[in-house]
Amino acid sequence: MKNSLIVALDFANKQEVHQFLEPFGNEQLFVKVGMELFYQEGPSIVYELKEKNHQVFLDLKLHDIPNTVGSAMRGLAKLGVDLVNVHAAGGKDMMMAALEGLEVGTPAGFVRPKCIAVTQLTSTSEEQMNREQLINVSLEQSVLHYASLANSAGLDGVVCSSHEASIIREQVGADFLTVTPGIRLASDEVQDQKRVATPEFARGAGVSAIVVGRSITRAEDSVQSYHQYKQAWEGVLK
Ligand SMILES: O=c1ccn([C@@H]2O[C@H](COP(=O)(O)O)[C@@H](O)[C@H]2O)c(=O)[nH]1
Repeated sequence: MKNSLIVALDFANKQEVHQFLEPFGNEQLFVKVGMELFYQEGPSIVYELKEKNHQVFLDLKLHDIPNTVGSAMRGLAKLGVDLVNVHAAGGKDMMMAALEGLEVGTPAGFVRPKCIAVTQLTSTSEEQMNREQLINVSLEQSVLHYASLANSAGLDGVVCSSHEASIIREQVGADFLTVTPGIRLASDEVQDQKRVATPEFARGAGVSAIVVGRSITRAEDSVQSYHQYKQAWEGVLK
């Protein structure tokens, strides 16, 4: 999980996924299945990806009452995914229920999927958070608060932007995962993201895993773009 580059498979159906993955040949990727794809294809797309030995982050961002989230997680644990998530705004009881559901649902002999909580979406700015959510602290404080709450619920980490990763590592712990979308090369379009960073910045901040979507999946040459991101992400290690 640590040092991974996760590719967001934000596609409308399986056929588009196959078309995207075909040029990668036998290369094993860490991929993210989000709402767009899962709501169309359901568990079968996860089984297919796992069959091809890809690691899978099932990004459904669960946010409901504890009983509902716990029961849903019990089912998701059976899919054999590596990583799932919830919204930290659902509260500590909900996050604890999510974890318990995963523990109960994971088949004997299998590893429980890691569970992380979304803090503030990377498409949210501080001004927007203050105005729309009526959270009148800095964005960093809000993210750190949610990270501490997720940690106290026993979760494995959070989704945040690369800009909050180092303070989370310092204050919550170095083993607590920070998974960061909003990753762009300096030359890329930012699109709807607000808190963006380059792969090099993410690595310098001690991020555990970066998530890259459209810059790779919509590139003219996706394999080349993937390797460009991977090199930028891993290059700083050398
Ligand atoms: O705070 C969040 C949480 C999840 N995401 C997801 O990550 C990818 C990012 O895709 P890009 O095309 O690289 O912007 C996408 O699937 C989001 O649903 C996020 O961006 N921010």
